[in-house]
Amino acid sequence: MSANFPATRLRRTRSADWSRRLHRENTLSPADLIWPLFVIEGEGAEQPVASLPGVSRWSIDLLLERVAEAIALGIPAIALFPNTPPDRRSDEAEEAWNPDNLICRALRAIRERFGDDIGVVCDVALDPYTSHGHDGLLDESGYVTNDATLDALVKQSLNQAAAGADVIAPSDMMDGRVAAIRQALEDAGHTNVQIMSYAAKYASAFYGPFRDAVGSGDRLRGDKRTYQLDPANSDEAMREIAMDIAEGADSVMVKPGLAYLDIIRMARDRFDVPVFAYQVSGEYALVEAGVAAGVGAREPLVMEKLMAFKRAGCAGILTYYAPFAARLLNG
Ligand SMILES: NCc1[nH]cc(CCC(=O)O)c1CC(=O)O
Ligand SMILES: [Mg+2]
Repeated sequence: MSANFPATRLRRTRSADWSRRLHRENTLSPADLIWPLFVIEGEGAEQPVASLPGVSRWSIDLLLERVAEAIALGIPAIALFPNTPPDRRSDEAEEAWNPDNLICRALRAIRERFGDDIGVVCDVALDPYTSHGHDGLLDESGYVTNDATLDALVKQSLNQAAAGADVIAPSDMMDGRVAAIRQALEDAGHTNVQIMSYAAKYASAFYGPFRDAVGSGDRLRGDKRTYQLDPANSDEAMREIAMDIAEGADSVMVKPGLAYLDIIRMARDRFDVPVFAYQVSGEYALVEAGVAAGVGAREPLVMEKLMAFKRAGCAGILTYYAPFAARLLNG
């Protein structure tokens, strides 16, 4: 028995709801959430993603309704991902810098209707545009080349910034891309376009449903282990984050989320930079599978996980549960 007992009873402050609220160390609000949304060609089109129950791809006109919903719920930002038509995918990913690609048209439509009432985060990586499903360009041996890919990522970033992206989010894990993109944005006068770097992005088994959603899964040759982090490593993740901060990242991301809470906490303890987590598609799908299997109710399962990200030190969370959670938080 502790020498302080019974003077110290930790259950005392837990004994009533008012007191639990008063002593709560972390809070969750709609302003902590970023909602990832998938865009498709067409009009009036909603395509459910089979491996992500409850998540759909939307044509731009219906995407605008989701954006209106996000604004009404107090969600500050969305993240856009395209499902590029197959005939627009190529080995060199040229569609990524086409000023009329799906993402650019979506950006202009959002800007036109909503001004800056919402932040738009745009992923930078080539996988929605390559015929081979990799985030970068391949050399003759099939290796994802770093430096040639940087040029492509810069073109993609400038294209999105010109169409109205607020935040460029490089998710490709090439070395040196934050510096290259920052320099190009400055040179082009996009001084207030932020970079949210997927700094610690792991070669994870939890991305499967996302690859279905953007249509890169069936195309993917091999895996992404020559550029994404080894799940066994944490010191290396700190080097990645330090490098991206030095190169000009405004904020950094850890991805996936729940299995990497230690990485979030390490990053918060070491660096004075906003850290975001991506609760990825596989994490979402596993909760849905659990709910369907009777493991528990969706609401407490989801809210406990989201709070865990705040407790670990996150400034915010990218999650497919953003509208669900915001609705609950708004009461
Ligand atoms: N660069 C692509 C990208 N951007 C976000 C995700 C995953 C998001 C999710 O699983 O929800 C991926 C997948 C990948 O790297 O293969
Ligand atoms: Mg890096």
